[in-house]
Amino acid sequence: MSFLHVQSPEDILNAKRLIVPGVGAFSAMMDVLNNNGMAEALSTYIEKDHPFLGICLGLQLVFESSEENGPVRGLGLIPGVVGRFDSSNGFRVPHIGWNALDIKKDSVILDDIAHRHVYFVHSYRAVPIPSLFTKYQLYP
Ligand SMILES: NC(=O)CC[C@H](N)C(=O)O
Repeated sequence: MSFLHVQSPEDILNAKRLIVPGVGAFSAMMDVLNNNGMAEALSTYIEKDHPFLGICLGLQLVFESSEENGPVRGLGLIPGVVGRFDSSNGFRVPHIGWNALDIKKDSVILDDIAHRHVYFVHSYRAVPIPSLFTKYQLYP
């Protein structure tokens, strides 16, 4: 399997599968994606039901908005917002380090990591409104 680092909206539209990784700030990411036409290309690509794997910030972007330096509008493909973790309960924010997953729904992409810990670096998380979406699946 060969991988291409996308450079243009056309690369996104021509992709057979797309992985959008994380790390970064939501508003800076959306500025770049809106200015270079990639936001529109991503929406078109995802709405055609092409395979899409968003990791952290790469997943956050499909929601309506993020509270990070905002509110800032996302692609709005999945109802819900990206909100900051509540630190008042004693949890440290940002959440940095290895932690277990609480898998709500089995998926082949999680088969190899289901019982291992994975590494997190984030202060925000997507809060979907499940009753309002049926089309896309979120994991875990
Ligand atoms: N790892 C990331 O992609 C972090 C995204 C975002 N800045 C957050 O803190 O949630």
